[in-house]
Amino acid sequence: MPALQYSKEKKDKEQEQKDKAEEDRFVKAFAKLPARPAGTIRLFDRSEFYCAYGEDAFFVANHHYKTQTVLKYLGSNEDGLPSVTLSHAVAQAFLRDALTTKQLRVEIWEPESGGVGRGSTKWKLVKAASPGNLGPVEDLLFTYTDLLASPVLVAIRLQVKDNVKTIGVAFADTSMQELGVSEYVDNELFSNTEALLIQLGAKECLVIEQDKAHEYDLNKLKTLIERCGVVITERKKSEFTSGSVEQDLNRLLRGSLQAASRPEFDHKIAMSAVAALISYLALMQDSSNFGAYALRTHDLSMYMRLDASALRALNLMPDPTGLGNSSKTMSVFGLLNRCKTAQGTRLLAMWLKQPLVNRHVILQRQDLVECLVESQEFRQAITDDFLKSMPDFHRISKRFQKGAASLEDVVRVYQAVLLLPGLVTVLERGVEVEDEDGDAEMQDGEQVENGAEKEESREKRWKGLIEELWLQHLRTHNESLLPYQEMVETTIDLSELDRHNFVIKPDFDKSLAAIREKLEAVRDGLNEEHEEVARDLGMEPDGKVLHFEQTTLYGYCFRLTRKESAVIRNKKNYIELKNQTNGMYFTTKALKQLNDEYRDCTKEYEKKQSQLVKEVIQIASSYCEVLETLNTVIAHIDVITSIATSSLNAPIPYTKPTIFERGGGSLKLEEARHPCLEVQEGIDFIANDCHLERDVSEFSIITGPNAGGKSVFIRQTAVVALLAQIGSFVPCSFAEIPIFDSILCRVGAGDSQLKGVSTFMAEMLETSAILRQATRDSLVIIDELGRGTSTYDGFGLAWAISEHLSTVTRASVLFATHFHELTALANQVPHVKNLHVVAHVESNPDTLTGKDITLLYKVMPGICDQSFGIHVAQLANFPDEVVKLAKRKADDLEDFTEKPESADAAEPAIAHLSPEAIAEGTALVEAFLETWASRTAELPAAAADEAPAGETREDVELKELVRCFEEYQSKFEGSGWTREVLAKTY
Ligand SMILES: Nc1ncnc2c1ncn2[C@@H]1O[C@H](COP(=O)(O)OP(=O)(O)OP(=O)(O)O)[C@@H](O)[C@H]1O
Repeated sequence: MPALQYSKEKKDKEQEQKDKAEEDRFVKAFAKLPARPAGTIRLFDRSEFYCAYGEDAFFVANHHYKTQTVLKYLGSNEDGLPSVTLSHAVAQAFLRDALTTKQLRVEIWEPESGGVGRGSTKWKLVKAASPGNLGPVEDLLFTYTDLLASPVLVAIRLQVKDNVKTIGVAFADTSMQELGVSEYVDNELFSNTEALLIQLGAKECLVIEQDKAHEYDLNKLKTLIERCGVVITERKKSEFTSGSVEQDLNRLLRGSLQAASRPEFDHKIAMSAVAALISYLALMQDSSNFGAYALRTHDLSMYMRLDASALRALNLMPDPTGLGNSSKTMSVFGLLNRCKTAQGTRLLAMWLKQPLVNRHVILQRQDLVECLVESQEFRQAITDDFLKSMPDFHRISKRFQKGAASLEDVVRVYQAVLLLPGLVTVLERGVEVEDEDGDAEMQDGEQVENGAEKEESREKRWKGLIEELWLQHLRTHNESLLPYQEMVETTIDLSELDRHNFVIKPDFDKSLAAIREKLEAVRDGLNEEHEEVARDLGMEPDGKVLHFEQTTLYGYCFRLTRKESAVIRNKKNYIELKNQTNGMYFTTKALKQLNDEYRDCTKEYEKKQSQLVKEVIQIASSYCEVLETLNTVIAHIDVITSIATSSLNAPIPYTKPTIFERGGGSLKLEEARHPCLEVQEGIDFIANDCHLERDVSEFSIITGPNAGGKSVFIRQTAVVALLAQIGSFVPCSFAEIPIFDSILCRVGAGDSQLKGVSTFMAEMLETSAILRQATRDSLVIIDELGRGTSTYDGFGLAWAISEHLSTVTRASVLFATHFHELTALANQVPHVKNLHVVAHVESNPDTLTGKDITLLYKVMPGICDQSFGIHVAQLANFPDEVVKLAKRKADDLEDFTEKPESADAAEPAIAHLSPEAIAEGTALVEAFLETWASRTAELPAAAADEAPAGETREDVELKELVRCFEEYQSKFEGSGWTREVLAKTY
């Protein structure tokens, strides 16, 4: 082996060993780091890039790179530490997604000594952020990226006195600089808190723990928060004692009103939650927050209430895990979101979670949507000429306040301000255009037709609304921003914008102009030297052979290709700098001198300029308040335009629903569609009517074959109602809708998020929550209730609930079920009606089941009394043996089961109990099961070994169950859940 090669190999080997030793050191240090809190992703900043290790490395590989080939294994151990690297851009995108979509916490660690070596052993946590607290990473992750979802953090305090549970809630949206409070009494299922978390769109919830006495309630509350998909952060009350909330608020809040004199201060429990929130978000540590926050009270009753189950069943928001169908159109939000601005996108998400109950405001939104639907030109002008160019004023103004803005931000606002007069003109003209083009033009002396009159009043309404909600504000803002416009024009060199240079005008400041003059003289000198050298070398100064360049290392210098570089050899006045593949870099004494001068001058210029930039930004920040309100108007226009565009772009355009006064009218939809399903590829959607008429058919039971379209039908009705209450048009040919105070859902046993309880239990809990909350003005959607348990128990539950809802609550209900016996309720209660989804059945002796079945997805009145499950299994290509077996079993069952003769005969054990007794009983069963679970968990692992011969662990656990039951028996009987009832139900 040649000596040279040998020494290279040796060197490589040594290097490899060194690397491995460094890795080993790191692996050891990594193992000693404190454990990661649950749901946290930890990245390590290695200056040039970021790294994730261990489980985090797998997570990044699987979720971001979607392959494990990116993984490397560190250290000399066989099963090394998995590691993955992320470039700065990739890490930022990953962290943004982790925080805002995947609902994870993130941590960024740095080497303590500032070293970056692979073997760094001391690391420190430099940034930690969570979905509701983006503050620490906001500048790193969101400076140049739109923040499309509001990071809402909620802090909750629970007070229990005389068995009354009072909840004090504080919430903050740091991106909007808004604080809020709410205080209310809640039931044991914490239904109000559930509705509140959904209305606020909470991302993270700070649960403040206090005395042990209420641990049971607090645990229940935590389960509920989890069910709403909100990240929980637990803190002890003792962590938040320092400081006075009043003093803090005096500093944080806008306006001169003393915090203590605000009505929010009356909510004492909520105020202590505010204190915790301020401390957790470290709001007092950033002076740019002072005087920047607003405080409001959130009134739950101002909006329709939605439960967590409704949020999922209606596919309101995109799937946060990104695991399900990620198609944009699979969520109502994705479907409606044609917003052009980030502020519009955020507002749309809020509207969807806060459907209105105030008819006046619903009609206002509807009218505006209608106005935009009617004129394509108007809509397009607003979207293309204005909305597309509107920046996120709110985020920029926040950067102004922080002093973190750049001249580019100042210019972006300026460019948008320039557009305002145009927007005002378009909005003023928009409705006039309709006057000219419309058929409704009125002429003097002519008899005006009824339709024309209506048309005129409609346009008058539009005009009035555009004036009141948009134009008035825009004109005022336009005026207030005129001085801003002037300020920018006098200070910023707008002629440089084409080159994407954001600089201060040199003649704006005398000393800046002087430096600029000097700089230009140096530039002239540089050009002269270029020409001089070209002359000396006998070349053209056109840059073709002799390149005159500016490099980071040498500043201005010349470059000749290698071939040409011979001309400067042995010439004393040329100084060689670097010889590389793309040529020879060289300079001259004079150029060196000029280069130094140029560098000094530029530095001086930049220094002077940066002072002026600071001043400009400071002036710009005095416009923050105007920018904030302008932001609100632009977001409003954007959302209305977005809804109008989506309404029109649907396969069949949506229609304007008639909305009744609160408490009046019935739901009547004709040719209703599911907005998300009808746009999916390969679906030929069948529209259906739905009439939930008061006192006639307000409670509808839907039966029919599996996969026959029952769920879609009931869910689409709820989606239509929700769309109507946010002011949108709806996917129907005709729609009359009452104002619902809530949409409550109980759907599919499979989607229950309740942990540690049986499916039956989960159903009981969710359903008792519905029974408690529903009013006459609620829309209740129940699907597949009782599936998680035996047929008998499930039916019992379904019957009891239906009876209660239809006779006591009198809510509008759609109940999809497989229990045919439930249809008997229509014989007892006049306003209960049966519907069924139609399937076409034809006999076909060639098939295993002897029948051919075609699902028609059409909803018709009456009962469907055939079970099609097996046929559907066949349609879904189940193996022949399975279909045959199923058929045989079903036939056996048919012979065996006697159909109930009357509804009474079918009544289950708990049907006669009141909803309160059902709720009490279910709570008891839950407590009983919990006790049993905790006792069995405490049983020694080797219980089976210690158990008497022949007894398995299961036997031991069962014995424990009987013991627990005996303890609970008297309580059960007190609540009406006799042994007989329990035995029948479980
Ligand atoms: N109106 C419709 N038009 C076209 N296709 C439909 C319609 N309704 C439902 N479908 C299709 O049928 C599928 C099953 O519908 P759905 O889940 O509503 O059935 P289901 O009766 O609730 O079934 P199961 O009883 O098994 O829960 C849907 O995913 C959709 O593809």
